[in-house]
Amino acid sequence: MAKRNLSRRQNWRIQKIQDERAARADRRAERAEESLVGGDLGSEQPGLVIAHFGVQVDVEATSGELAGQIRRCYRRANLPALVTGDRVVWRPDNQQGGVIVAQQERQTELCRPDQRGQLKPVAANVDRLIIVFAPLPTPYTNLIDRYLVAAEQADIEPLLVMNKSDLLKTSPNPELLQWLDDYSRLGYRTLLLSAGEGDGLDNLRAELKDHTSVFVGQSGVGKSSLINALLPGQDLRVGALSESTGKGTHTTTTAKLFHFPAGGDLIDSPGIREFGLTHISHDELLEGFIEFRPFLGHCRFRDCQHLHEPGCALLQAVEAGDISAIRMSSYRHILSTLAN
Ligand SMILES: Nc1nc2c(ncn2[C@@H]2O[C@H](COP(=O)(O)OP(=O)(O)OP(=O)(O)O)[C@@H](O)[C@H]2O)c(=O)[nH]1
Ligand SMILES: [Zn+2]
Repeated sequence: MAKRNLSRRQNWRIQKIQDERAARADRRAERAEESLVGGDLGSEQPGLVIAHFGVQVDVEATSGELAGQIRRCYRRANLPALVTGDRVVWRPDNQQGGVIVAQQERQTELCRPDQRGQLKPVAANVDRLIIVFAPLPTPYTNLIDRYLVAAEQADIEPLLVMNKSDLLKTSPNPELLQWLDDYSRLGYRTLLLSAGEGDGLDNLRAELKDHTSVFVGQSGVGKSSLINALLPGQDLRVGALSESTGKGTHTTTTAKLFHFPAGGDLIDSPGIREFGLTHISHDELLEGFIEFRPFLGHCRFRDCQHLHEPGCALLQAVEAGDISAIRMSSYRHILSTLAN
């Protein structure tokens, strides 16, 4: 009890500090705008948030004579917090900065729990989740399915990329290829390629074009290698950017947006690479297994848990071969790990 009170008090204090910091930022944005009245602020124009530093964001001008320029901007007091990938309307000032005056509606949101366990958006308008895996380290079906459920929940189209195809030349693995094929028969896009040897990278470039993507996957599968191959010469040391506040400097990890030379954008940060299942309900989990959808609502019992109940439409579909036993057991495993 005492412990809980303490942590509630701590949470309250953290929240208070954050609120005060946001209020200070709002005042600064207002002052920036006020001190520039009388035409010193340029005209309203569209922009894209490409990095986020607490109270300020870097905005890239997306059209007009400033197109391609990056400006560090404050946001107007009435605007909600912005994240990398947000599309905004902003006005340049005469000192290489600017003020954001409006936020465009988000198409998608990638969310993660913050230190207090509350879901917070970390990137906006991502429309491709690149799920990377490889023959080595050995993939866990379960992990891929978790990513797929998360993608379905966030309404972001997933792409399954099996990297290190070169390893299959020396140690063939028909089972793994069959597995990839099973996913593509479910309707998912899949690619087999090698970041190391450059095989199949053009297919990936074509998939990334016209999309805003994030890369996820377990450690060692080759996400950095792939990103480096696609973004030659970019400094990908994201995170650990310092932000100056009234009380000295504190470090934040920020997501950054990069443009692929062949088209399309990447949003990347260590936190985003860890994107996964957060708080989802039993129903959302079921919906996340796309081949289950036609059978949902057809069980004999309304509250069927699809474990061993008679008249379960999902179990019958497994029997009939319409749902694979592997995906069914993967669903059960994920269900057992969901917080109630
Ligand atoms: N054989 C082979 N090795 C590869 C390939 N791509 C990456 N690797 C190797 O796999 C290892 C891990 O690659 P990384 O790019 O660091 O993997 P990552 O997914 O970014 O790992 P984390 O940073 O830990 O998340 C490195 O030793 C790479 O050289 C490939 O196509 N073929
Ligand atoms: Zn059932």
